[in-house]
Amino acid sequence: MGHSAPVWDCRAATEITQDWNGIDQVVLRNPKGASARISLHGGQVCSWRNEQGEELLFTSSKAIFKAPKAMRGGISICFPQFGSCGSLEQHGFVKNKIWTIDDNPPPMCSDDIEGGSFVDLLYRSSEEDLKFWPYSFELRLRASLLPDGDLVLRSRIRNVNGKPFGFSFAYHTHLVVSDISEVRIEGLETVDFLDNLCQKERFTEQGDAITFESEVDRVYVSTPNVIAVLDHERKRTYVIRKEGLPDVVVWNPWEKKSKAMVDFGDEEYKQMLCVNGAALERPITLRPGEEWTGKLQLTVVPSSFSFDL
Ligand SMILES: O=P(O)(O)OC[C@H]1O[C@H](O)[C@H](O)[C@@H](O)[C@@H]1O
Repeated sequence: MGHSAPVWDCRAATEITQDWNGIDQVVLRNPKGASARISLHGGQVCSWRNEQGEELLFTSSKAIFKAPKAMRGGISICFPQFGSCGSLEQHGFVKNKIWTIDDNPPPMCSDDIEGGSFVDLLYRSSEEDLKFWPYSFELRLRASLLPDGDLVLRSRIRNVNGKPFGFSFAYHTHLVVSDISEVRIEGLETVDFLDNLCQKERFTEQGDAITFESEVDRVYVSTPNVIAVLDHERKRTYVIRKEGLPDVVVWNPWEKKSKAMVDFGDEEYKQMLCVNGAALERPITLRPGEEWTGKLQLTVVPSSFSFDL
């Protein structure tokens, strides 16, 4: 009798659990023990762990896990607005809505299929939404955990409306860092940024790398598609790869702002860094029937690993 190699069953590697509000969460696992957890509340990625079980995404210890508010942490989907640049609620409304699992998503082209275990989520604009944002859309998210532990998020937004609409989009990504003072971001050198702390004034990044010694809230525009966040103390690097997302928001609230945030511990700014792949400076316009795709891939490598930015 021949021996067959064990086959990893991607379907069996996907489990549905519930959070303490009774909202479904999808848990993805890979053969080496890495995992990711995605909530139907906003399509938010609540957890991403490596094969040693270490959490790679920050969640505030004071996060409010109460519907309808998205919790502070993980990766939330900001659409059709990021921040307060528009008439809608901060970061748009889909992060506060209940999405569904999409068992039969429209096919992706073969180049867009990463493999691994994945889930497809869907949010369709509701009658209620149309009252304050009068455009019908379908927002799909495929969250994949690859065999090597990478997390890939691919969003597709389709205009199912009779008229064009414009939007901004961001993956609001909270990374866990050992100590923000020991962290540097590479890949944004010489890139222009809009400084949210100076009325969005435009500057050009002058340093070899971005380091942190006070509050930072910037939108780097038209950036390269690969950026690295180096955590010296923990001797590891997050590599952020993106497609369809020209801009990057870098945010750390530092001490004073942290104290003013009710759902954030006073000292937690030391362990958190937001680096958000985004489309902000030039909003995306979709005509009826058109679709936009944005992709984010997160990898963690040891600091000694060399890669090209
Ligand atoms: O407090 P939130 O609404 O979650 O926003 C948190 C932060 O998000 C982004 O990074 C913005 O650039 C910041 O200006 C904002 O303070």
